[in-house]
Amino acid sequence: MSLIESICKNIYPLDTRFMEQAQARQDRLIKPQGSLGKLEDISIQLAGIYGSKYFDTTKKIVLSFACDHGVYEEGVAPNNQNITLLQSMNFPKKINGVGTISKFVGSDVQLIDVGINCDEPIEGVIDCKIRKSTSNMAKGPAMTRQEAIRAIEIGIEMSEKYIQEDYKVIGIGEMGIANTTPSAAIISVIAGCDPQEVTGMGAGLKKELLQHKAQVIRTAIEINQPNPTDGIDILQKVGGFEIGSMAGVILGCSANRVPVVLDGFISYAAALIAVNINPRCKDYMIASHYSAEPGAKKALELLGLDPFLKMDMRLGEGSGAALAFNMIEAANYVYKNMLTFDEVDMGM
Ligand SMILES: Cc1cc2ncn([C@H]3O[C@H](COP(=O)(O)O)[C@@H](O)[C@H]3O)c2cc1C
Ligand SMILES: O=C(O)c1cccnc1
Repeated sequence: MSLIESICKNIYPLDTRFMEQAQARQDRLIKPQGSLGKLEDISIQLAGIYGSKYFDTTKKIVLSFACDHGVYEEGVAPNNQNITLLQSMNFPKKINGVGTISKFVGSDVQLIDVGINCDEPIEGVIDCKIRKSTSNMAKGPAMTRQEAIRAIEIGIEMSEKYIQEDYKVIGIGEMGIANTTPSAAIISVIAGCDPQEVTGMGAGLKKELLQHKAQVIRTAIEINQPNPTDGIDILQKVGGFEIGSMAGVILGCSANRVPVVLDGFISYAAALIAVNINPRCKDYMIASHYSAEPGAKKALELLGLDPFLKMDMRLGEGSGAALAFNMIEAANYVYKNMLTFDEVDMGM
């Protein structure tokens, strides 16, 4: 049995007994029932994921995956491709967006190279390079099926490595110039909509070039004909290595009953691939923020997720996931420490 198959066999529904217990506790806390809104929902989801009434959410990490994209040569991204490498070197120093937010919230960040255009390993970055850059999806498949499977396996392996190190909450992130293009392609294929509907400016593409970006995605889909019901096929034909690995982390976390926190647009595409492979993993996802990319709406609708932060962020790297760690910890802290009507005489 393959790693993906065996992981999928271990993804079970949430534990409703503990969710009921958490709900009952929430209903006894000294507040009007339901008044803590999504803070309540998160605590109940966590109880179902961990399968216990109380849990610890302090040890957290963002796993980010970096690689380059062959489709860059079509002029779909406004920045130089070597920003993937240069910004990857900044991750271990925690001087970038996800790094500073992680410092603020007290989380770790680990970058994993799954296909950066460079020959030397990068200090502080785990080397799992599949190959330097995907192929240009506008001319043929972005990768082979074997590479797509490997990308997902790397994500599963990384999630399990950090879960063994006792991390209790895992966020996903990425770094890869041009990766909003394969992300939009994946969303378009799964939604069955025209790429135009889900194509945005990414890291600052000029408005005049949006039509071109959508046309490149349209061509890639026409040439490759990805099967909308086969997540691995979609990933292979119009995806990216980092997107596959992020999907792998989602599957790995789900099988190990650990919450996985989504980030922005690219993570939604990864989530759609993961759900396509095993729909049960949706229960283990926590959507952090609502990406400012226009395709975010469609992707979130498909996922049936409603992020609790709306910050107009469109950075990626795992920055929104890191920011949301604070909210998840707050949800847990309040759930655990607030007193109940049995403990305080409120005359009610
Ligand atoms: C300096 C810099 C830092 C970044 N950090 C994340 N991204 C984000 O932008 C890229 C996707 O946008 P597009 O598809 O338009 O290239 C990804 O690397 C994503 O992580 C960055 C982009 C830049 C330029
Ligand atoms: O939503 C995101 O995470 C995003 C959007 C644009 C570019 N990079 C990331």
